[in-house]
Amino acid sequence: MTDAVTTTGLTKRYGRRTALSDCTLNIPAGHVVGLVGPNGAGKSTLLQLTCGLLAPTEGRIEVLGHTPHTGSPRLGFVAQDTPVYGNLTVADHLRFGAHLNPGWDKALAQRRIAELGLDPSQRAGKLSGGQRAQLALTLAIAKRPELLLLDEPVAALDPLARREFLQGLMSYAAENGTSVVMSSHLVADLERVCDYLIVLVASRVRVHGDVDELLGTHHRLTGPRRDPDTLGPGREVVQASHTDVQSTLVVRSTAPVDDPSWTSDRLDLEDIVLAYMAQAGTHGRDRVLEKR
Ligand SMILES: Nc1ncnc2c1ncn2[C@@H]1O[C@H](COP(=O)(O)OP(=O)(O)OP(=O)(O)O)[C@@H](O)[C@H]1O
Repeated sequence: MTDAVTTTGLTKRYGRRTALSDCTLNIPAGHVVGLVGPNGAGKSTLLQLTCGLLAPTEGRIEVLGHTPHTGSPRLGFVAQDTPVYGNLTVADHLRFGAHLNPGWDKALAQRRIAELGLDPSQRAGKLSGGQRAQLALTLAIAKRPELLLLDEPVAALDPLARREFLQGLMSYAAENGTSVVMSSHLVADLERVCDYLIVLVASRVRVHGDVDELLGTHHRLTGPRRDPDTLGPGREVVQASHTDVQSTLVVRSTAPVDDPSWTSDRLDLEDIVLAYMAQAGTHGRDRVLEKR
């Protein structure tokens, strides 16, 4: 199966500011991918390169096997702040979508609007943040894209609206085999819906992979103080902290750590994300710590 997204040395600079640096990734199709990182990490830049809104400064990107271009019917993109046209009604948005997209699924769009309880004659500017997000998602999925790109789709939503939005998204993706890449600061949400994770910090990809694989290979080791380099090959120390007598390490390892002087604990996704962020010496972890 063609990868949803493949990048090689992908770099985007704005003048002297590097927004994305030497990003090499391949995201297999058919996944719901969480893209996480602190403010300014480069998440929106990566999503905009993926949908063809931005061109790379260096490197290559292929999306569904081709160079991405805006307006592709194979891609659905919902930008940050879920932009809708305030003066147009919900029904106007659907007509607009149908006009612009040859593969528009009118029945799907109408069914979703009805299920969401949105009034077709309501102006989009009068909708709540959650309703606007749902309208923007409806416009994106009624294109029937193979890949859906969502830039912080739930940022403005309350916990209940977030849950409904993410449940709707998950069922849609599962029923239609749609690949999804979704940026968010809310790791707890991502843990619930994503099966693939990309951690981006300070313009660089720090880790990416299948969520189950990441959960299975990362451990917190606690034991008598020692040099992390003594752990042996095949064990990458992601984060280390020490007191006078004790060391605590976050380690990525495919082999079990069988030294009985270490206590080994499993980590959740948020622990793993935070360890990579700490490794990168980043600030601005507060929003990633945000819980439901
Ligand atoms: N149009 C632009 N011109 C100049 N610099 C930009 C532009 N867009 C983004 N940047 C810079 O590129 C870097 C990455 O920005 P980006 O918006 O991709 O981050 P992000 O991870 O999406 O952040 P956030 O979580 O705050 O939305 C930041 O340093 C930002 O200031």
